[in-house]
Amino acid sequence: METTAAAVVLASGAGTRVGAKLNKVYLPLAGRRVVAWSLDAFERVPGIGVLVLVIRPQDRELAEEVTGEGVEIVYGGDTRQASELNALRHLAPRIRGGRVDAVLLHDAARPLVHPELVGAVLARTREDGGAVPGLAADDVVEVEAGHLVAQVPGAIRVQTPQGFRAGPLLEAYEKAEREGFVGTDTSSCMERFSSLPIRWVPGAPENLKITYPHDLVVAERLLAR
Ligand SMILES: C[C@](O)(CO)[C@H](O)COP(=O)(O)O
Repeated sequence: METTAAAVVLASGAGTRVGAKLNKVYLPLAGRRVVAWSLDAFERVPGIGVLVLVIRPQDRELAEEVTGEGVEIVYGGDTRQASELNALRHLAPRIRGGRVDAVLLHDAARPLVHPELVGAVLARTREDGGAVPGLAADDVVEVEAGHLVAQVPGAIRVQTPQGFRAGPLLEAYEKAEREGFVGTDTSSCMERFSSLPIRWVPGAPENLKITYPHDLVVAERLLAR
């Protein structure tokens, strides 16, 4: 039996801050749709044998336009946490059967992720249990009642893909659902519901998340290089 890693690309948010009528992950970017760039990065990592795209039902046609044969489509839920859980339940038979040993969860809206970063997160996940890419944020300062009070040493700006050993990840998400927890990202749930160590992997400055219109302009320029 061959064991592989799975990647889950999250595309089920509304993405309203970008101000487009279309879900931002299907907007055109340097000749393709945003999400196509993210999927392509994972397809180029040999250790990733399963690729899941989490979508909104109303985006099905668009999703099918950007996915090839190998991409498995799953419907998301009302929150990021619920969408992640749907994807993990979809993978559950393969996780419990030992065919999927690690899962990497990624924002579809981070189209500039590089296969090398995916590979680094996967390697660290397999070695330590959990891995999150991030950029050192040495300009972060705590503010209280409008006053700067202290620098925040050691802070990082968290990115995706975030990787975890598959069994503990599924277990943590099932537990979180029973307790009604809704996290902001995968690591926030794992910090609370799992004892896996979560290691920092240096992220990439260009691995930006498309949130506002200007992010599209920057991403287009970077991809054109
Ligand atoms: C996980 C994340 O990319 C970390 O920067 C970010 O929190 C995702 O935010 P979203 O609003 O769920 O897209």
